[in-house]
Parts: sequence; structure tokens; C-alpha cells
Amino acid sequence: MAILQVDNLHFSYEEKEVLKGIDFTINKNMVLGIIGANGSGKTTLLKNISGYLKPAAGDVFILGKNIKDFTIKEKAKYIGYVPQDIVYDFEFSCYDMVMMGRIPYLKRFQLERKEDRDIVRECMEITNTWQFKDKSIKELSGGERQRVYIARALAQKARILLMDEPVSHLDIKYQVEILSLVKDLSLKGILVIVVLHDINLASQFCDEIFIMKEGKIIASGSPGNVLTLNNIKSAFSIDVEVFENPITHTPYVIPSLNGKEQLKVV
Ligand SMILES: Nc1ncnc2c1ncn2[C@@H]1O[C@H](COP(=O)(O)OP(=O)(O)OP(=O)(O)O)[C@@H](O)[C@H]1O
Repeated sequence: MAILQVDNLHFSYEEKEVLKGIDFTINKNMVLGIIGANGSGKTTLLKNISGYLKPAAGDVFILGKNIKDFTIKEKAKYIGYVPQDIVYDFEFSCYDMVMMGRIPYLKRFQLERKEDRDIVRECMEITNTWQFKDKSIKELSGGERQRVYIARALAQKARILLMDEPVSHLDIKYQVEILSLVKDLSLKGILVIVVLHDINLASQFCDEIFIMKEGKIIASGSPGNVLTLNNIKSAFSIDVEVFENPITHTPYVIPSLNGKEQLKVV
């Protein structure tokens, strides 16, 4: 049975159609990267998969069950969502924020159990956020906060993890640490779908990549098959050079100057 199946998905914000017939099936755990130009529909696709937005047409199935038929608690056990950076206007401690990931596992009014505290601690340790446990989420930098959101999603122990630009605020060390963690999670039985702006990080860490353009998936497959001159030009309207990353042997993409003179700073 497919882990995730998306059939003919369409979505519009009022008049504007943003997803124009998305179809794919994922049968194995992996890190799937979604790349594409600003406004191509990446976040909207994640929000439709998570059930947060309701498609105008089409369906999303998780392990054979239509997302429409999940209760909110059930959905949270199957899908963890790491949003783009949000600054909440309330004073939750980071510990409480991560503990929220355990709510789907607690009965109404039930206090957290030792098992929940252990999971929260473990998830905060692996994201290197235990040091912030007593701090308010508002006091953290964008990158630190992002790691707390990742810890919360991990505490949910979800089958599918959706991440919307999870490393865009992180410095290079944490980018690599978080994406390595993500890779590790996929090997331990989680399907991770991650929107990335950095094509080279996507190439380095993702098993497969979707390229989106104007609400459609225009290319899908391994980084080597997808990150071609033509696909990148089509999606981003830019000429690039594609080399081989000497460590991962996946494509390494740099913008081509295309005959343009470099700006001279004097
Ligand atoms: N709440 C909204 N109401 C109306 N239009 C929206 C809303 N959210 C997004 N859009 C529009 O839908 C289109 C797709 O947006 P989306 O955020 O899915 O793109 P994206 O590929 O994730 O972009 P980015 O790379 O800039 O984050 C854009 O044109 C955007 O302006």
C-alpha cells in the first residue's frame, strides 16, 4: 500500500488556481525534496497534503485512507508539520511547545506521562534545543525557533513529516545537522517531504526531488535525473552550470553568468 498518494489535486485561493492537477504516489520512506520558484505552489501543496487546506478537487490518501476521513488527533499521529518560521504572540516555554507534539497521544484532561516527558527530552536533545527548555519561544532567534518546531514535529512521532523551508534560517552547521537528522529519520521509517530553496542542499540530501512550476510538477526523480540545465531553466528562468558534487556525486548547480559582465565594485 502506498504511504502517500495524491490524485489529481486542484486548489484555488478564491479566483486564482494555485495547484493544477498534482498526481504522485510514494511507496517507500525517503527524503523527498520539493523545489520551485517563489509562488509555484510548494507551501500550498504541503498544506493540502496535511489536510490544513481542502482541495477544490482530487484526493490525498495516507496508507490507503483518505485524509478527509481522519480525525484531527489521528491526522496528527500520521502527519507532522514544520511550518515556515512563525513567531507566536504568547509566552510558551520551548519545553511546553515541544510537549504540544504529544497532545494527540493524551486523553482529554490527561496529564503528560513519563513516556511523554522522555520523548520530549529526546527530541529536544537531538535537535540541540534542550538548552532552551525554560526559555520563551519568543526569545529565540529564527534558527533556534525552527529547531524547536522540528523537535515538536518529532515528538508527534508522525509517519510523514512535512517541512516547509526548515533550514532557511539556519546557519550552515545547523543546515547540515538538521538535514542529516532528516535523512536519518527517513532511514528509520519516516517519509519526509521537505520544501527547500537551496537546490544544492536538495541535491545533496534528497533521495528524490519534485520541481514545481505554476502549480504543476514538471519533473520528478533522483537529483541526477531532475537537476538538469533544461529543468532548472524552465522552473527558475535562469541559466545555470551543472557540475558534479565531488562528495555526493549528485549535481552541483551554480548560476551561469551567461555572458553578462560581473558588477565591478570600486
Ligand atoms: N492565503 C493566501 N491567499 C491568497 N493567495 C495566496 C495565499 N497563500 C498563497 N497564495 C498565492 O498562491 C501562490 C502559491 O503560493 P505558495 O505559498 O504555495 O508558493 P511557494 O511555492 O511556497 O512560494 P515561496 O517559494 O515564495 O514560499 C502564490 O501566488 C501566492 O501569492
